[in-house]
Amino acid sequence: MDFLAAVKRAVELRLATEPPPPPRTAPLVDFAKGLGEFGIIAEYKRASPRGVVRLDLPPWAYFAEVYPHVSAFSVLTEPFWFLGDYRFLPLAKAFKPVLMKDFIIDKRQIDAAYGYGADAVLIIYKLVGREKAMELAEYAQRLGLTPVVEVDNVQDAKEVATWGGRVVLGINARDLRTLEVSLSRAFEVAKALRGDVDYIIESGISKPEEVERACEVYARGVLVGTALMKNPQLAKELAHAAHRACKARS
Ligand SMILES: O=P(O)(O)OC[C@@H](O)[C@@H](O)c1c[nH]c2ccccc12
Repeated sequence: MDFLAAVKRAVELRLATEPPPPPRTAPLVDFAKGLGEFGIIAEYKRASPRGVVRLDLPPWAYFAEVYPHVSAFSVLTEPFWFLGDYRFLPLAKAFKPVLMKDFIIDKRQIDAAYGYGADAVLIIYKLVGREKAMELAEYAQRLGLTPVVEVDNVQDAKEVATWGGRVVLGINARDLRTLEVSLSRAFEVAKALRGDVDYIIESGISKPEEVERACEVYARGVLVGTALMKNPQLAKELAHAAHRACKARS
């Protein structure tokens, strides 16, 4: 069974046992607007299917150290492969707008994102397919959340780009089936969109020049997980690179 099929089955079992989310108390912000001209999105990711990323960095320590240099946080809530937790969402939200990263197949997970205070939710096109992705994206927008619809190829990106609304595309440099990373492929997908819609580049980013390249292909931001988990101080350097490169583009 491939990873996406395994995680989909795991989510179905999770949903059967998860308690209902708390009523929302956090203010709701426009996630895309919060990125500004170009934003760094720092991800709190303790593990992945490839293994442990970092377990000795509490979420509040990460968010407190990184928030001055980033526009938003992405928080993994998938509890098995990523050691995520819904309870990390309000901790991130105390500092910046928050994207909930999970394998969303059901509206109840979007209700959970809303209740725990997220401003955006990840919808993985390859996991749920076109119809379900559109249905989940519309539901998220009805709650005032921004759907970040994740694609990893030009064909799917061009399809999602026709949807309109407050959709942000997440161009993933990591193929979630093989887990291999290709930033050059992600930049090719971005170039095919030419800045006509809002998109961010995700995965495999660790260097200032990769942030500068994302600016050059008219992304609204980059999402960085592993590199910032291992070295939160990198956030300042990436933010400076973004400011330099994106100032040049406007
Ligand atoms: O750790 P990286 O290479 O910086 O990648 C971060 C993020 O893009 C990655 O965790 C991710 C992208 N799409 C996802 C979907 C589900 C879980 C995780 C992800």
